[in-house]
Amino acid sequence: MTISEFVSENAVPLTIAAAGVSLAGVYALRSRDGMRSVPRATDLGGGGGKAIKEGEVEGHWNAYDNYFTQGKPAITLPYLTLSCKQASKVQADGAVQSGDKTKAPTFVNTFYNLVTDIYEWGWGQSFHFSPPVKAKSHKAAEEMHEHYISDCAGLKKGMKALDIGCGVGGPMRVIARHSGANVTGITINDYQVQRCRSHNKRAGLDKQCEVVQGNFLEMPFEDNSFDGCYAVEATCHAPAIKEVYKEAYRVLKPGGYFATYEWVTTPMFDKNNKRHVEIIEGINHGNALPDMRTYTDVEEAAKEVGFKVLRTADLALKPHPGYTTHGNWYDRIKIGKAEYNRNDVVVRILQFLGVAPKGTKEVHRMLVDVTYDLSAGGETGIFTPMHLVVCQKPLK
Ligand SMILES: C=C(CC[C@@H](C)[C@H]1CC[C@H]2C3=CC[C@H]4[C@H](C)[C@@H](O)CC[C@]4(C)[C@H]3CC[C@]12C)C(C)C
Ligand SMILES: C[S@@+](CC[C@H](N)C(=O)[O-])C[C@H]1O[C@@H](n2cnc3c(N)ncnc32)[C@H](O)[C@@H]1O
Repeated sequence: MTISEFVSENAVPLTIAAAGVSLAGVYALRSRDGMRSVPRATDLGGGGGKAIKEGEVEGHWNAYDNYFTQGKPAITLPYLTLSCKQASKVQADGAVQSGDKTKAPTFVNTFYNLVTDIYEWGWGQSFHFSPPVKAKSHKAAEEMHEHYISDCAGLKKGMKALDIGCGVGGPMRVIARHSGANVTGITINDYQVQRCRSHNKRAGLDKQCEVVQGNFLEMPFEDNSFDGCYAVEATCHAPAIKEVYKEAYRVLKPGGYFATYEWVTTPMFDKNNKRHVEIIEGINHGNALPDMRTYTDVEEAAKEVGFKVLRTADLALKPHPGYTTHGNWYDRIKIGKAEYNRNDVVVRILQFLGVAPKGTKEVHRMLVDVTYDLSAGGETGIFTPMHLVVCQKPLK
């Protein structure tokens, strides 16, 4: 029998085998830096050991959780006064003043050490919400939302753009392709820098996109060095919004635009309504927010640092000022409930088998729980993750 006869007689099994091999190849695909394109369920918890050493995930989880639960004796790493790099060398023996907002960037950094892989595994490379668009996939609607902020920041080919709180670079890469601008991202989290660089290289965008590890409250950039700045659901982590807006103003060139999607309470929020307060506190706890500000707080802060506020809009509301949206930003997490509960079983089994480090199931449970607070915040109309503020730095 010739090869061609064998192939033609076994076309179906050979095709299945080829598909299996290629799938396995893709699944196992690691780039030269050893990073997977998508974390596997067996990699979850502390960045697969790259962000937090396996034996210390539980200590970091306790320290994070105790930041919010007042009054409990916090048996935690004293890392809130140390950088996370230093903290990985100390044992869990310190006590931490919970709610100490001056330590926010550190506890936020720990939050992302704990959740970044789970976010990528179960959501994708863009760590934000988007308004759904009729007959468009989540990804397509997400990219329209990212294109929109790029256009609000006036980004064009050849410009230098800053992505404030860039995560693993989901928006950065979409905006670089859409605008043609050269994008620099900054994130407090070292593990996200590694993930972002790996994604940029894999996407062939490592010449157009770069990322630095740093604190957006004291950015390592010269005054007047960017043509445009944007922030996608990131400045909400700042203990004081004015501090990060002051930095955005400083590094932006005169005449440049700063556009940001903010997490805020809306005019529907009533601080005397116990249920409203409960929902917002749950959102803060499950998303590492030192506090939740109002939509007027962010607009006033922008003016106070010197920006001219050109326009603001809650993009969760209809009509959307840029394109026709359909449904609500929280539909995706409502539809995902069954999937997240299945994921929770997987994570519990992996932790029971010792494959996922102790503490991973608690982190994942926190994320399952916070979807209820986020959905409630959206359904009651008291919270929006996409309050758009578009500002300009005056020419002088
Ligand atoms: C802007 C912020 C993050 C916004 C969203 C990207 C994330 C908020 C809640 C996250 C998630 C909740 C449930 C998780 C699920 C249990 C798990 O199995 C898979 C990942 C989740 C879907 C996860 C994904 C990201 C969020 C939607 C904040 C932090 C300022
Ligand atoms: C919800 S993620 C959004 C990431 C990205 N904008 C996106 O949409 O995918 C928030 C980001 O803000 C970053 N961040 C939070 N506090 C920070 C700080 N003080 N300095 C720099 N980055 C910070 C986090 O590390 C994270 O990357």
